[in-house]
Amino acid sequence: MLSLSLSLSETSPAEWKYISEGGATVVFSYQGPNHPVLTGKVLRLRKTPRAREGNGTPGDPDPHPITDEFTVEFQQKVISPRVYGNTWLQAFSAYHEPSRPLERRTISMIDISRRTGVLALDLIGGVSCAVEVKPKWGFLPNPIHLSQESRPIKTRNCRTCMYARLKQTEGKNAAMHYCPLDLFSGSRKRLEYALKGLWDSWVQSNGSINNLRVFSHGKIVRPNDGLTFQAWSRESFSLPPDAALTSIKSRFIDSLLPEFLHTSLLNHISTLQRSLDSLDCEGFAKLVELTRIESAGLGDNRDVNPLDADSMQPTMEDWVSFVDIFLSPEHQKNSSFKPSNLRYHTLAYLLSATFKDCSLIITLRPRSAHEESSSIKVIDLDFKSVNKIPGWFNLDEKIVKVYANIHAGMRKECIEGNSESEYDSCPTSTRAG
Ligand SMILES: O=P(O)(O)O[C@@H]1[C@@H](OP(=O)(O)O)[C@H](OP(=O)(O)O)[C@H](O)[C@H](OP(=O)(O)O)[C@H]1OP(=O)(O)O
Ligand SMILES: Nc1ncnc2c1ncn2[C@@H]1O[C@H](COP(=O)(O)OP(=O)(O)OP(=O)(O)O)[C@@H](O)[C@H]1O
Repeated sequence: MLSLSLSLSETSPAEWKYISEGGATVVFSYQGPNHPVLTGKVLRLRKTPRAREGNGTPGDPDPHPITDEFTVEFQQKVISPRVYGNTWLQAFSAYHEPSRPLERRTISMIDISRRTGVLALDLIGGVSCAVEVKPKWGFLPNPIHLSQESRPIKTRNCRTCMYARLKQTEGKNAAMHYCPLDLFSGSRKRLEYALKGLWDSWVQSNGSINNLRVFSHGKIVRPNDGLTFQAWSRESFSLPPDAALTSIKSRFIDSLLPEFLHTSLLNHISTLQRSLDSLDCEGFAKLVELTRIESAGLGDNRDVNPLDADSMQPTMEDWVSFVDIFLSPEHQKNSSFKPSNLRYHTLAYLLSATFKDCSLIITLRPRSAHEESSSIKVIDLDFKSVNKIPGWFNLDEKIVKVYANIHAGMRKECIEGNSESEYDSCPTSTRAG
């Protein structure tokens, strides 16, 4: 790990520009004078929930916070630097707060109690067009542990499409036209369909969905941005200022398609998601319950919680040895469905969650016909905490319950693999979600 003794306090908050944020971190790019370390870098700062009442004071601290050190080491060993004083971070946070979207500001704030952040290469600044795609879950679950009620649904409908429906019923933004199984399919036709779906949802939500983000010179572009949007389409696709939205969409898709077709990355990500989530949420929950019953039967503690964060939160050594086993033929011995393998399945499920939540950055540069495709970079391969597991169990139940209420004829069908024939026979209306 590269540990910097550099003090960010020497920079002014105005020398950093807000780029974007997710649920856990906010990211800023360095815009100050040429600097041997900071130029071309982003600073990734952890957030904390905002207290319900009161303004500006952080919410209750997480009893098991994920440290930046753990995050960085996790990237290096399982699947980049630090720094500053608290007063500087307070000033930094106050300066940049107005740049953050209101819906994020009301629920979270930069965690000013932290002493460290992460510096990473800026993958978005400096290019006329960078596209961020958050693909989400690229597989249908192993049906073996599914209940009678959920099996017919979960084997036909992917988690992301069902979850989009739940979000829609809750009045939240969701990519209703996008199915990750199309994006992960490897088929040109279906990839095109997935990219169209992402674009349509992006336009309909005015760029508020998190599955697709577009950046121009490090600044987010939204379809209703008028001049910024026009300038982006002109610069990225050499289109006239009055180009129709449909022409921009076509050029956007034509530019992204080869990037996705010529990479094995998506296949790699979905294979990892699926093989690490071999029981599905339901099977994993069953195994936790079985372990609880077995431990209680052994006598000492009836209220034993097999997912107790203090004992289950993996250490770096746990992660390293898990990866060794997972990649060896030994993994079969450790993955059978029995309480003694709960720890193996817990680490596997957590790591699967990391791959289910990562994002891809694709930079589109005008290039000659002979030039190689530019590479796709993966971001947000963060470690997920064991504390999240009970919430995932509840969410899984809720997602399926809401989807089960939809009339069978109105359900969308998600198709795994690269088949185009089933895809062709499936009426568009049933795919449009
Ligand atoms: O559970 P999901 O699928 O809703 O994923 C969460 C994401 O929601 P999404 O559905 O992509 O809008 C969510 O994204 P947003 O905050 O909605 O942009 C986070 O990525 C969250 O992870 P973390 O809390 O930041 O570690 C994600 O939580 P994890 O479940 O990956 O921990
Ligand atoms: N290295 C980078 N270069 C440029 N921009 C970045 C970089 N890393 C992250 N970003 C931007 O910052 C946003 C938030 O970062 P990130 O996805 O890592 O946060 P997160 O809170 O972990 O997200 P999530 O809620 O999806 O888990 C990204 O969606 C992306 O737009």
